[in-house]
Amino acid sequence: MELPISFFQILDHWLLISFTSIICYFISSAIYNLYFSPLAKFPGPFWAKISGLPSCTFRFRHNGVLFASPTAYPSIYGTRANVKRGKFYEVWPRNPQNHNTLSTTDRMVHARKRRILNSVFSEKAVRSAESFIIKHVDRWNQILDDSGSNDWTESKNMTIQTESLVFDIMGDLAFGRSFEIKEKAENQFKVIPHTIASYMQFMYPITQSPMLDTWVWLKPRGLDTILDKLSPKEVKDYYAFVDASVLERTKQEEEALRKKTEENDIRTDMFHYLFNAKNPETGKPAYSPDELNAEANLLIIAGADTTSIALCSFFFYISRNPQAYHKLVHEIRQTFNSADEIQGGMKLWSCTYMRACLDEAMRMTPAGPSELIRQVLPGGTDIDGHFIPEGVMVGIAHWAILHSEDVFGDPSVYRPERWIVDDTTGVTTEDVALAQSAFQPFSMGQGNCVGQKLAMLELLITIGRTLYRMDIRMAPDDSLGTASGGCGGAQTTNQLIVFRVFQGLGGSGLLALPFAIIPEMVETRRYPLYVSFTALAFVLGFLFGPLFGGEEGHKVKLNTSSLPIAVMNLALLIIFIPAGFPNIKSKQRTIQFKKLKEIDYIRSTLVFTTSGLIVSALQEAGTAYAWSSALVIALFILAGLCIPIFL
Ligand code: HEM
Repeated sequence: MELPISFFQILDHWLLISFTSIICYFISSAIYNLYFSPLAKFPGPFWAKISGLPSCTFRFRHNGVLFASPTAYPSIYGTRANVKRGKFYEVWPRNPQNHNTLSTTDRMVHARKRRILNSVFSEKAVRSAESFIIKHVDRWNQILDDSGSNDWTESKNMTIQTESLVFDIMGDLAFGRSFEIKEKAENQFKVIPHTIASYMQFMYPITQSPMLDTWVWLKPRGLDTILDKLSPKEVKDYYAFVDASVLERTKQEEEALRKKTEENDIRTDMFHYLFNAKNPETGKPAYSPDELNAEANLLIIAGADTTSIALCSFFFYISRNPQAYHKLVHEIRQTFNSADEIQGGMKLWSCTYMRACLDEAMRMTPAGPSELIRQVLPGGTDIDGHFIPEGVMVGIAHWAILHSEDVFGDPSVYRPERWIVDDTTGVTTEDVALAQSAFQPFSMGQGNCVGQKLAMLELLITIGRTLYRMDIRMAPDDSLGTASGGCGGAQTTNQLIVFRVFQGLGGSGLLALPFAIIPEMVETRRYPLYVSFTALAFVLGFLFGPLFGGEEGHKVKLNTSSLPIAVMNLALLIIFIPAGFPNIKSKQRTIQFKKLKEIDYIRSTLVFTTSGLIVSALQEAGTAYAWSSALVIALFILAGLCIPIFL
């Protein structure tokens, strides 16, 4: 008698079909992406081509191409480009009510919102913002120069200094209240710039992963609520601060309208212009309370991090290039008679070398180094002679183009002179035109930076006033050690890479050396004891090193403090090295070649590969890439596949 098919047989059957279908799907889509996709002709790494994993070459995912030529700019970002913003932009808003001009992907809706925002950033508004900027820069200068004498102050961490200045300015302009982060006193907002940066770091890999569409779909369906609940306390405090400030400023503006207060007696910050913006079609207020909140928030996100990166990178490069530094200081101190005279106007714009130094810093370390992704619309588009069909993601690889040898010749060198036509330096009009065509820090077309005039004003006033009032220099304790010092003092990316290689060699040598030395130093019977002590030293080092290093990194430069420890170690070694070193005789060192045959090479390779994959996944997850990112998941899957083969 035939037995009825059991539940488990059916389950087996379906599992087999599902599993085979999934495998077939992945293999066929990989073959399609590799050989039949319209993008098949573009070069790019194998995994990027078939899977959508990110990389920096041209075909950076299965449906995306990046360009690194100046001529591609207008076709991608120009006013007439047949593209719209990609899904990338929809990931960022906190909730559906918090959509702003930047996160709007629909072209028509964006154009409408953008017209309003243009009116908010009028000449008059930018002029009004100047007094707020000056107030904060002057106070910042007082805080920086805290030595109380003509001596050099202690070293300052300019990343923290510049971001605190810019956040305070933006808070004052966008919400009517400065965060007061730059002040020495503790306050709960000091962590906000880092929290925003960590949020970006967490979200960015998601925007690059194949789960982007699902993420955007889930956002209004509960994901936003979950993320809101999971937000750290600092983020919640920040939102509460923003909401309260917007509410208070709204009340002040409503009161001023009711009382018909004169414009001279009103606080004319950016919020004032946002609040009073009118919809050109209806003549009514342009923003609802939610939209007002979202747009004010956008100014912080778009205006703070970007400007502080530009400022910080300026101080970094100028302090490492004495020639450029002296030329710049000479220009500033010759053009103005006092620091107070430094404000927006012809005199400030006439400082061509200052502008060149800033542009060069923004080129070397762009605030937005990655692509600003656009999605090709129906009908496709032509970029650099390539037809790109509808739906494909395109963008400029900004860091790559700003470091292109074809355009800049010596892209890793900080050379402000490249931006100024001059017979003595040999820089021609064509050189400058070519460099400028590749340098679009504020992007171009309809979606370019609406705050660029404000940003330039803020940057030039800060640089001008600061360098008029004080001298700056690279922290003197910045380049101790050999390879580490080389890294600290590297003037170009290539130098940095070379010194990093030596640093890495030194580091790995340090790990291997004790185990190689022990057999030389002690008798065989004492190996276990000495190996255990050495291993214990490593364990303690790995455990406490990051704790002390992390704490110390807030206060002092790491490589300063490592020198005394190195000197102490050397002294201990000289004193305690045993007299009979090395302990073993040379005849004992012969290699037994027959032993080599006993090694299981395949399994050894698999062990290295699997542990390499797992370690890479654990290192990248939660830092450069999210746990849920395609890269991390793929590394775990590959490691998982290696284990059965090993067994
Ligand atoms: C050095 C400083 C700055 C740089 C390099 C910069 C760069 C940019 C870039 C490249 C974009 C286009 C983004 C995209 O298409 O995804 C952008 C957009 C934007 N920026 Fe800036 N920005 C800076 C400062 C500012 C400041 C100070 C503000 C305002 C106070 C601001 C407000 C905005 C806004 C509102 C947008 C969105 C425009 C739109 O969607 O139409 N930015 N910025």
